[in-house]
Amino acid sequence: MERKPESHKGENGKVTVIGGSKDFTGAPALSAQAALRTGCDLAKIVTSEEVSSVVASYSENLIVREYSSGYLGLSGVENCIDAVRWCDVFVIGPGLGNPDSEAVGEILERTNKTAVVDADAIKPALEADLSNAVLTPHRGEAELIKDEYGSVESFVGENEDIVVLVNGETDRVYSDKGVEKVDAGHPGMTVGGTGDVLTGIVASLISQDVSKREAAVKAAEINGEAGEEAAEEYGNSLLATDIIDLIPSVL
Ligand SMILES: NC(=O)C1=CN([C@@H]2O[C@H](COP(=O)(O)OP(=O)(O)OC[C@H]3O[C@@H](n4cnc5c(N)ncnc54)[C@H](O)[C@@H]3O)[C@@H](O)[C@H]2O)[C@@H](O)CC1
Ligand SMILES: Nc1ncnc2c1ncn2[C@@H]1O[C@H](COP(=O)(O)OP(=O)(O)O)[C@@H](O)[C@H]1O
Ligand SMILES: [Mg+2]
Repeated sequence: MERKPESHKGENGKVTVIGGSKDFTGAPALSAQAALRTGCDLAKIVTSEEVSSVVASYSENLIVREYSSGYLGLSGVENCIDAVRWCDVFVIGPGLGNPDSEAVGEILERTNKTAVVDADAIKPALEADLSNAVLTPHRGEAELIKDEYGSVESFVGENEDIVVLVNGETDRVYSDKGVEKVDAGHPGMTVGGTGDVLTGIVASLISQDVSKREAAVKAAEINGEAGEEAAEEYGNSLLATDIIDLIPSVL
């Protein structure tokens, strides 16, 4: 990915991650760090007041703001929308725990930036008027889509505005162009956090002007290949953070 010449802060992409809660502090930082390692300029995390210092303490590279105290609810929507206005593309879901469905829906409906929807935001997103989004469910979360729409294909249909990356042993990207398979990866990637990393890679690529469908395919490849490299050294002891560290060598 060639960087743009002569850029000011943020021209190579700004990613916002709306995630984290008192239940999960790692997930949003895994997503944001993966986004930075994939080459965007700035990553801003919006998380619960209770854990914002914990999340900020993981790295100087992170910009951390707060949505509200407790889980994400209607009182946190405005702060999230401010952070979405700031960015080129946003991730919503990793580590949110038990977010208010209406709040997630309002953030998705009131913003026009591309959303990468994962984890605890997937169910609320299916109840919202969703557009301009990449959903990154693992096989279990994809069951929610099948329950509502019969299949992922019928959920995506002809809608060129929605892409679904169902990830697991084999990743499949569903878009209006059909289904594309990505075989990279390693069983060690069942460790927690590898899906949070995936969301950061997808968002970072989109923030650098890669299309939603292409970003989903490339991210599955990058995440999988970095996982394979990590497994060469750690086997089934690999960690999601090892994958982040290996993104540059895969790129
Ligand atoms: N270090 C960290 O902070 C980590 C945080 N994580 C967070 O943990 C939370 C849960 O993530 P998990 O990957 O464990 O997700 P789960 O496996 O808990 O699934 C999430 C939701 O998807 C639905 N679901 C799952 N399997 C299903 C099935 N077979 N049929 C129907 N519905 C199903 C359920 O509603 C479930 O609550 C997320 O917010 C995630 O970001 C994890 O990614 C692990 C690492
Ligand atoms: N057996 C496997 N082989 C290869 N890749 C896998 C395997 N299991 C999971 N993955 C990858 O790991 C990630 C799992 O995502 P997810 O279950 O959401 O993790 P988490 O929510 O804990 O971050 C996906 O990127 C998927 O492609
Ligand atoms: Mg996940």
